[in-house]
Amino acid sequence: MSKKPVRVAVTGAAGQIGYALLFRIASGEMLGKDQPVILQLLEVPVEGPQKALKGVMMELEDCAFPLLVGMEAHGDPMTAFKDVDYALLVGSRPRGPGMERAELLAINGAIFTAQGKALNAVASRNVKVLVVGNPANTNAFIAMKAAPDLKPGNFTAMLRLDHNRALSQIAAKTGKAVADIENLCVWGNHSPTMYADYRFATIKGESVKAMINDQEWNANVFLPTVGKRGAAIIEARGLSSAASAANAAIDHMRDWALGTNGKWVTMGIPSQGWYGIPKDVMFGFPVTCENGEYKVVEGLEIDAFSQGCIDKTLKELTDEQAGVAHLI
Ligand SMILES: NC(=O)C1=CN([C@@H]2O[C@H](COP(=O)(O)OP(=O)(O)OC[C@H]3O[C@@H](n4cnc5c(N)ncnc54)[C@H](O)[C@@H]3O)[C@@H](O)[C@H]2O)C=CC1
Ligand SMILES: O=C([O-])CC(=O)C(=O)O
Repeated sequence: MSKKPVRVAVTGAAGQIGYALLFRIASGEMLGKDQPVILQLLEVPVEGPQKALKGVMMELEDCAFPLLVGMEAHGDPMTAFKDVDYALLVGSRPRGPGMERAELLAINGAIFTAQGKALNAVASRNVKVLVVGNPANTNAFIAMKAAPDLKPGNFTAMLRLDHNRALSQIAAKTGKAVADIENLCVWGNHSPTMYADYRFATIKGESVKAMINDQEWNANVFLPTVGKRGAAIIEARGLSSAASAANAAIDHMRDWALGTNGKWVTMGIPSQGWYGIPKDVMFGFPVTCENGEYKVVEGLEIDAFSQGCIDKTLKELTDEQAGVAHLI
């Protein structure tokens, strides 16, 4: 018997990430090749973006995806989020050359108050929310706080792009396959302060740290490369990363919904005090997923270098949080 369709909201659906994301959701790459989906697409209620959204929907139609059993265009989150099981909050301004992500807070923060309230009012009580729009952690924090009737743990921020970037850098450094790298994680904020941590990583059972054995490379090459990759892409493309961001969103939601088989991934989630991170701070942690739930990998040793990195990214996040206190 075929599965009951699930409702998936995507905001910013006519934007560049939206264009790289929707076709993959509709083809079953996010929720499985046996899971029918209804897309509930939100764009600003302005003629240009709404017209562009119609064009994207025409293309989705033209793909004749068997799993795409419904599709709606919206200009209001109160209708877009009605009964949704999954919400991918992408819609917001991207940064341009020379901007820091934190500069987006003033522009984008308010979007997430309104969308958190709408999710609170009309979404499924089990909705799984992924915030992609930057600054993703703090926007997810704002949305979570605006939705007091939903479980805080169902609001997440995207750190998966940083995680995937770190995997590729390690594969290149060691000359090994991405697929063989286990137990990597990224702590903290989706920003240059994030701390990609390969101390526990293994490749076919061998320690990656021992294989690389180069703390100078870790501190001065690896971490800045991963942390500043977004800016490097903006510099090269003139536009912020889109296909890789959409790919990371698919990975994040797929793993949350369908499980990781014990494999570690990184998710930005509201802390429950793990590793000394204050409650509710939306922080990147190593997790495994099973039965639609994530579970933090606990008990990892934090050495002095790692603690310094974690403290720095935490400080940035608590400063950002303080900066949006008026929106909470
Ligand atoms: N967390 C992450 O790893 C990453 C996050 N991003 C962020 O994702 C966001 C979107 O990036 P792009 O798709 O490249 O931008 P874009 O400008 O191409 O598209 C954004 C779309 O969102 C729409 N939008 C704006 N406000 C909205 C609202 N209140 N409701 C619904 N739609 C709204 C715009 O009309 C536009 O069509 C940016 O904030 C960007 O910085 C980008 C890459 C990675
Ligand atoms: O850097 C940006 O503004 C876009 C982004 O979040 C990324 O590529 O990591």
